[in-house]
Amino acid sequence: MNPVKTRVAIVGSTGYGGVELIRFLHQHPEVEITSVISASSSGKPMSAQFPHLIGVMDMELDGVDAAKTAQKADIVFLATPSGVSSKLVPQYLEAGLKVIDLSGDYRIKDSSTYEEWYKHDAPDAASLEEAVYGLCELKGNDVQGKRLISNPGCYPTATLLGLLPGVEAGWLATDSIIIDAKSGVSGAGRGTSLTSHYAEMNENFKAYKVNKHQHIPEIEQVLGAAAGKPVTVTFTTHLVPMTRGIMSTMYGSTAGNHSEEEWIELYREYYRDRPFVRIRKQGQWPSTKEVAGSNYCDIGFALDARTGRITIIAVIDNLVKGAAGQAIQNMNRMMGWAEHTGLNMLPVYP
Ligand SMILES: NC(=O)C1=CN([C@@H]2O[C@H](COP(=O)(O)OP(=O)(O)OC[C@H]3O[C@@H](n4cnc5c(N)ncnc54)[C@H](OP(=O)(O)O)[C@@H]3O)[C@@H](O)[C@H]2O)C=CC1
Ligand SMILES: CC(=O)N[C@@H](CCC(=O)OP(=O)(O)O)C(=O)O
Repeated sequence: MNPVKTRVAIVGSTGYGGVELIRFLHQHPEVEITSVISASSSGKPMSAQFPHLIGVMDMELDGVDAAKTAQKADIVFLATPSGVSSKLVPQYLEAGLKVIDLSGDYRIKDSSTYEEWYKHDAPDAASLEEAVYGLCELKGNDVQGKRLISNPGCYPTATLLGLLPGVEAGWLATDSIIIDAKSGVSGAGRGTSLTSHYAEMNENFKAYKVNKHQHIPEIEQVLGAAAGKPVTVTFTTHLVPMTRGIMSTMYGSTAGNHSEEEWIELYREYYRDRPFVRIRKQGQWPSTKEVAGSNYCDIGFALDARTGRITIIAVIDNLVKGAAGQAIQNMNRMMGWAEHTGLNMLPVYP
């Protein structure tokens, strides 16, 4: 272990992504949290808003000031909304910090596509070009030594981990992929809205942003690069009355005549030596509780010989592998530390 710890700061530490970063970074052997930052509550102790942190994280919230943060920290995580991150990133880079951004701002490489789906201005061209898309298990993804990492979206993480090996191998036809994705309510953040209102959400199950979700271009961008040609997908998101978890159920026509055992072997090989992707045995499909609180993505399969289609089911915890956990995995890889450092938390079960 490094006797001198790397200093980290978190902007948006009062949100769900930020407070999940604190849960993991607090026990990470290589780092020390030196600043928790809030635009709306600076000067107040962190534990005033989060009683579960009393005695653990009583430090006062700092304001948003890149020059001051640079005196206290080496790396800054931005757990801020899209549109906010793109304003902050250039300031933190300019101040000399390494930046890991959890928002969608730097994921889409084409600015006009970003503006079409996110409905606000794209980030400045220089930082957009510098940003590396941090889906950790993507082949050839090298973030070591980089200054700016764009952490993937929660739905794209589960979906891409479920589709990439099949698409890259050419075993999955890319013209008819359907993704049916479900998320727990923490995916919408800590802010209150009618959508997350208890009476609207409890004992309810609803689709939203059908064909309009901002994660569609992110998924298509990565799949298109893997396939070597443009890929379009049908993507439907649903809100489930649970706190954490994403299940992405994907359907595609198969190309070639591979058995279910061969599909499982293809995925095992693709993710060999990757600590956080677990491929289920034949006939075993993962559930969200089996990864809750952990950085795992679990994937199961069902091949239907009758229809020639495969069903691929991937689950993650949206706040961990879908946000804070993957951001820390990216920090580990950026810094040249073992990628599982500080992330060996078991799922919370039951
Ligand atoms: N929740 C999830 O499962 C996932 C979230 N993400 C992304 O991570 C980011 C954070 O999400 P999440 O934690 O859920 O959202 P929350 O709404 O829970 O938190 C967002 C935080 O951003 C801070 N913030 C808002 N405006 C500003 C501003 N102008 N300057 C500085 N800080 C600001 C707020 O803190 P304060 O008012 O104290 O400054 C707030 O605590 C988002 O971009 C989201 O899309 C990505 C993957 C999964
Ligand atoms: C349940 C829920 O509302 N989820 C959010 C996920 C948002 C998110 O994580 O946003 P980015 O990944 O784009 O930053 C949504 O569907 O918009």
